[in-house]
Amino acid sequence: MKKHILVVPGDGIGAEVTTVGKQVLEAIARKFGHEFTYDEALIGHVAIEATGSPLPGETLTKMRAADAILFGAVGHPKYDNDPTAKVRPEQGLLQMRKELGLYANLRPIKLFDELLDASSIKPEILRGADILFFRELTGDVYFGKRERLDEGNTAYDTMIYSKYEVERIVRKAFEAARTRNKRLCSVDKANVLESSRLWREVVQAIAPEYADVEVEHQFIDAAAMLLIKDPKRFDVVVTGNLFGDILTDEASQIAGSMGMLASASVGDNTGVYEPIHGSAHDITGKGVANPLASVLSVALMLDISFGLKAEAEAVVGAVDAVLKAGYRTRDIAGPTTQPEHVLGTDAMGQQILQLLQA
Ligand SMILES: NC(=O)C1=CN([C@@H]2O[C@H](COP(=O)(O)OP(=O)(O)OC[C@H]3O[C@@H](n4cnc5c(N)ncnc54)[C@H](O)[C@@H]3O)[C@@H](O)[C@H]2O)C=CC1
Ligand SMILES: CC(C)CC(=O)C(=O)O
Ligand SMILES: [Mg+2]
Repeated sequence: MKKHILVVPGDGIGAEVTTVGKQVLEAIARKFGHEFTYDEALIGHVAIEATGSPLPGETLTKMRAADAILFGAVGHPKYDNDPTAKVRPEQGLLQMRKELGLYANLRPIKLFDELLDASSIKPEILRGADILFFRELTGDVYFGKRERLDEGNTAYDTMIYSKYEVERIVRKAFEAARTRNKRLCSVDKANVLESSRLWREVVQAIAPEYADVEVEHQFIDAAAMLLIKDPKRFDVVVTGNLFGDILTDEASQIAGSMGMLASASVGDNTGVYEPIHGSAHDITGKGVANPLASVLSVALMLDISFGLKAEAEAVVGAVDAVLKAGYRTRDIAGPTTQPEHVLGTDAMGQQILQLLQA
């Protein structure tokens, strides 16, 4: 199969982890006889430095021409610590999602059994946890009107959803629930927010079309608690942009680390495959970032954008085998990990590549 892949490393550890992700794509192409071509483009802080824009026109053009995009992360402390900055790396990410129509962000939360000791949650609560989040990605408070008033002393952001935006993500979640355990949990704050009341109304209106799927509604505050108390009660979860952003960072503790969670951002056209984590300034350049979220994002790309199931399984199998062999990056090392098995980013990548080359 011939495919053209755009690699967009972005900022911080984005470059470190997408380097490994691209090596995995190259190994899969060799192993299975595919012809993958690659290009690279700028986004975020590095793009602002080079062009003045967090999403240069050239990057967008290359994104539209690609069959799939491997994305790293954006963000830089310079902007995090300057609330008055007018141009910000994160604007590039949000604009990319809007421009490419990436309204559905799929975030699988799957615990590899070998990582039971990497989490501070009790193993009996964690074992068998397997959740698929559908986070809406092009609406909500991230895209609503925001403004400063009162000479800068008052500020507001608008949480806004239209019916069609809720319908399309909710339908995707119902379809996925049908292929899994036929359970869907919709998360909102309908006891307070009007946009959440619309959300719940839409879920209730669509539910009869999927009578084989059991639907429950949870408020965001209770859902955040239940996720840690009893993660196995969830199967497919659908929620808005802000609630999904926060709940899935929380859910990373079910999988062991932010460095383990991959995602697929899909919509009408191309797909963007990205770890859920950010640019992680605290560990940038130290060579310790966990590349497995990027590697597992490659597996999602192979499966969802290219329909290459066996290739995707080979990647997930390699991750599983490396963990079974006891290798860990620092963030997922547990009390039983042997010190010589704690690897840096590149060394962990090499372990995966060796298995894919075998
Ligand atoms: N998709 C994106 O590009 C995102 C960008 N950001 C941006 O990233 C910057 C840093 O934000 P934070 O709140 O610190 O979130 P973060 O996700 O970058 O890091 C949170 C914590 O998780 C750890 N971590 C993250 N990825 C890891 C990995 N692969 N291996 C090992 N440890 C890992 C970090 O070291 C840090 O302690 C900010 O500028 C923020 O705006 C934040 C989230 C997502
Ligand atoms: C800039 C943010 C919206 C990025 C983020 O936290 C995410 O997509 O998970
Ligand atoms: Mg986030």
